[in-house]
Order: sequence, then structure tokens, then C-alpha cells
Amino acid sequence: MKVGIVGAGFVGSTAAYALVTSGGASEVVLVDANEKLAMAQAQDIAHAVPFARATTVRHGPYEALDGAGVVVLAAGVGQKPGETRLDLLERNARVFGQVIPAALAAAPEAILLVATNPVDVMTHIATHISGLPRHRVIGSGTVLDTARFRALLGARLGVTPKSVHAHVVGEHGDSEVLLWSGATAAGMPVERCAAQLGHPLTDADRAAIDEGVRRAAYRIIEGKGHTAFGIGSGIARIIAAIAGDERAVLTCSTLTDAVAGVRDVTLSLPRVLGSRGVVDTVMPPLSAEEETALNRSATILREAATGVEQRMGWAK
Ligand SMILES: NC(=O)C1=CN([C@@H]2O[C@H](COP(=O)(O)OP(=O)(O)OC[C@H]3O[C@@H](n4cnc5c(N)ncnc54)[C@H](O)[C@@H]3O)[C@@H](O)[C@H]2O)C=CC1
Ligand SMILES: CC(=O)C(=O)O
Repeated sequence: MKVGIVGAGFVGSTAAYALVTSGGASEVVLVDANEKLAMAQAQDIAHAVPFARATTVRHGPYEALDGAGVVVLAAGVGQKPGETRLDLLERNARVFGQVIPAALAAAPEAILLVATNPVDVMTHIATHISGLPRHRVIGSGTVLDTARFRALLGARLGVTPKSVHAHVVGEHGDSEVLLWSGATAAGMPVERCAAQLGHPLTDADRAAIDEGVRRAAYRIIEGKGHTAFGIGSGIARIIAAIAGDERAVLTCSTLTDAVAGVRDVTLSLPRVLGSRGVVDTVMPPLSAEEETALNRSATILREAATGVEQRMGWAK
């Protein structure tokens, strides 16, 4: 499948590199307002191809997205140390007003995969601007937070994160909800598995893991200015699920009729991904505490979306 990536900065270029190393695309085209950057990234990544999977990597204007099955949207600004994701909304909404019509004019059949933050509200905006059916506008959502949760749980249990099944839902951001009640390893609740392995999970462990997931971006941005490897790999994983019509379950963001009592909200839940995009959604069982936290997260996102809808004149 041909994949377009608009925004060839840290996130877009790392996603392109992950696609090349995983063999997730036959062709990758990078587009950026900074054409010199797009060209340099495309050349650098193309030089990895002899060590990786057969992929054509190039840069170009929007017209070069012609025929793309997925267009990744990674254009816009990222957080500076201390900024929240929601602080980026106004600036990145303006970017999407330019980028989405141009991308769809070239690739009208594409699924849009949004990475730009705040990713849930940007996915909401992308659904409105594009006019596409909601199943074709997917935010990377909490795919990264779920990976962070699995990584930290795996480290605590002393097993590979690949053997840990645990999900983060709601906002990709401060109000996200770690679903401890459904977390499993080796086919049993994660607490029981941890105890059997001689690493019982204490309240302090749980608090440290929650903090480690929720505050990961802040810590990494403080240290290196951006995050890219986790999300680049997550984007490549989502594209593989679409390209292979896998029906893989990944925590992605898409416009949803009602979640935890909140209507018309774009956030992450476990989504079944296939060649049409989001082909189904699974609502996990939640504890009372998780239900309350998801209602709060959905309310925050609904309010942020309402604000944008009013400013853009979409309010009904
Ligand atoms: N969804 C997630 O889990 C994550 C999302 N992000 C978000 O991804 C976005 C990109 O982050 P980085 O790659 O680190 O930023 P970056 O600054 O390295 O790259 C952004 C690129 O967008 C380009 N751009 C800006 N306006 C444009 C326009 N109108 N048309 C075409 N290109 C345009 C810039 O020239 C730049 O190359 C940020 O919003 C960041 O917060 C970052 C990490 C994780
Ligand atoms: C920057 C960002 O959204 C993250 O790394 O989670």
C-alpha cells in the first residue's frame, strides 16, 4: 500500500522509518511545508532501505499523494516543555484547515490517520473538515499510552510487554484512563500474575506506573525536546492493521456517538481496524472508578471540541 505522510518532522519521519523497517508500505511519500526538510528526510530514510524492506521513499508536493491508501497527518507544532497537548489546539487547527483539503484533493480515497496533537480534538476537526465517514478518520489516540502501560507493567512483572494485555482509553493526554480492572498477563488478572511471579503489585507500584504512563511525554520532552520512536512505531502498527485487513484491536480515536454518558465525542476505545479503517468498537467492562474517570475524560474532550466548533462556525 502507498502511504502519504504530511509533516516530515520528528513524528512523520520516524513513522516513515518504522514503515521501512517493518515493511508496512510499498511506497512512502513525505510532504511538508518545508520542502527541503521533506527531501532530506526522504533521502535519509531511502538510504536505510538496502538494510530493511523493499520500499520506495520519496518526497513531493501534495499531488504526489495520488493513490495513497492512508495519509498520515503529522503536521503542526508540538509541545514545548510545560505545555499540555490541549494548549496546541488553535495553532494546529489552522494547519489542518490547509492540509486536509490539499491532501484529499490528491488522495480522495485515503484513510486519514491523525497524529498531530491534541490528537483527539484534531481527529474531531479532521472528521468535520474532510466530510469523510467517521470510520475513515482515525486518530493514533492512546495507542502510544497503551504501549507505555504494557511496557511498564511488563518491566514490573519481569515479562515481555508483548505478553501483557492492558489498555488506556479516553484522551491521549492528562485525563487518560488506565484500565487496571481488565489488565491481564498469562491469561489471568495482572495482580495475580505479578504475585505468582514474586513481584506483587503494591499501591505504590500502581501509582508509579500510572504516573509513568500519564507523564511520559512531559519527561521525554524535558530531556530531548520531542517524542517520536513510540508514536512512529504505533503509526506503522495501525497502518499494518489497515493494509493487511487484520481486524486488529488497537486503542485508537474516532468520533463516537456516546461514551460514558457523553455524546458525539472523539476519543480512544479498543477499535477493530481493517481495510475500511475502524470497522468496530469494543466497550470494555469498567470499574465504577474507571467509568467516572472516562466520563471526565470524555467531558474534557467534548468541551474542547465544542469550543473549536463554535470558533469555526460548525456549532449546530
Ligand atoms: N499522537 C501522538 O501520540 C503524538 C503526537 N505528537 C504530535 O505530532 C505533531 C508533530 O510533532 P513533531 O514531528 O515532533 O513536530 P515537528 O515540528 O518536528 O514537525 C512538524 C512538521 O509539520 C510541518 N508543518 C507545519 N505546518 C505545516 C503545513 N501547514 N503544511 C505542511 N507541513 C506543515 C513543519 O514544517 C514540520 O516539519 C505535534 O503536534 C506533536 O505534538 C508527537 C508525539 C506523539
Ligand atoms: C507528545 C505526545 O503526545 C506523547 O509522546 O505522548
